[in-house]
Amino acid sequence: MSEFLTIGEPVVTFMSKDADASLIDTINYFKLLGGAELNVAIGVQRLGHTTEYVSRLGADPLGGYAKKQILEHGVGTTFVTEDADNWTGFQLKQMVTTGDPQTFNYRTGSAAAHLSADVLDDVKLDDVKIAHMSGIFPALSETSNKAFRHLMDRLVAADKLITFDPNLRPALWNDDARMIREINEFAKSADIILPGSNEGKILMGSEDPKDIADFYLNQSERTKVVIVKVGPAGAYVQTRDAEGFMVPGFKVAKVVDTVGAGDGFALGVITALLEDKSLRAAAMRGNAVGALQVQTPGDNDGYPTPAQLAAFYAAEGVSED
Ligand SMILES: Nc1ncnc2c1ncn2[C@@H]1O[C@H](COP(=O)(O)OP(=O)(O)O)[C@@H](O)[C@H]1O
Ligand SMILES: O=C(O)C(=O)C[C@H](O)[C@H](O)COP(=O)(O)O
Repeated sequence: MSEFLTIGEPVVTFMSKDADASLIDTINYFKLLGGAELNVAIGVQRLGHTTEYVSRLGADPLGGYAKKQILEHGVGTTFVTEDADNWTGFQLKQMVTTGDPQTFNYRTGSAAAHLSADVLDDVKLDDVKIAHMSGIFPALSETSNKAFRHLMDRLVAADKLITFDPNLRPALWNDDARMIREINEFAKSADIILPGSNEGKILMGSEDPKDIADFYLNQSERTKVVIVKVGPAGAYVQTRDAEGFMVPGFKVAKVVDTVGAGDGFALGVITALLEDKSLRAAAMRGNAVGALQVQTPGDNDGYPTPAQLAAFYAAEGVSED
């Protein structure tokens, strides 16, 4: 078993080749593989740690593509099962020259939405040091919602370190009030919460990183750290017993695509903690991976190897500790 565990849906992404064209008019697409939790697993593996990914794929060409890619990235597939009756989810994504791209999901009733709680009892947790949970998987279906809760309960019972990214996807939840209620409830089981400041506005009514951190630290004894992502400005780190602090982001020459930056941030934090680095160093690595990712078109192609991360730090004239 591996140091890192996550559960989620791989999302085959068709990204428009025509910058700023509407998805209605685009006819040429790149085919990429994304999926928030898989992005994190790919990046954790690329930085030299062992990973295991729990998921379910359709027995279709997109499922075959996803499986091939996951194997090529070296992410553990012991718990990636095949579903003969349901297809693999996919997404259309714009290419934009400014701002966030529009995405359109075709994943209702997907294979991953049929991943049920019973298969999770086979997942061995003994060697897991960090489990990463995101708010996307429980939004897929009632079945995935139950499965997510079951894994979360097992992780809490085994006293594993849990990171949680709210990853708000209102289009998947179809019910904003339920999304807010459940995401904040899931956050109570997490040791480390990684919201974006824009998500704070929806989840607890403020974009102020300190308000967001206070909200999550106050709602659960278990939560020890909140790191709020504030886009290009970087991240704000707060623990229960010390003053919060900002860790500034890195300036990039050109933003190509912002998707995958939040997952990049998460994997930077997670790998630094697996290597016993400080919270400041972890947030700095999160910022570095986020900055590298926004400069590439795919959802996880900017995530660095250890050598690429070292080269980035050297070029920036900084070091982690
Ligand atoms: N334009 C950018 N330039 C440099 N770094 C960025 C940029 N956008 C995002 N990042 C980095 O990626 C991290 C996550 O991005 P953000 O957009 O805040 O997350 P999310 O996608 O979850 O909303 C940020 O905290 C920052 O470190
Ligand atoms: O939208 C979904 O459901 C996906 O899983 C596809 C993407 O790969 C992630 O959304 C990227 O997430 P960010 O790193 O927060 O930009």
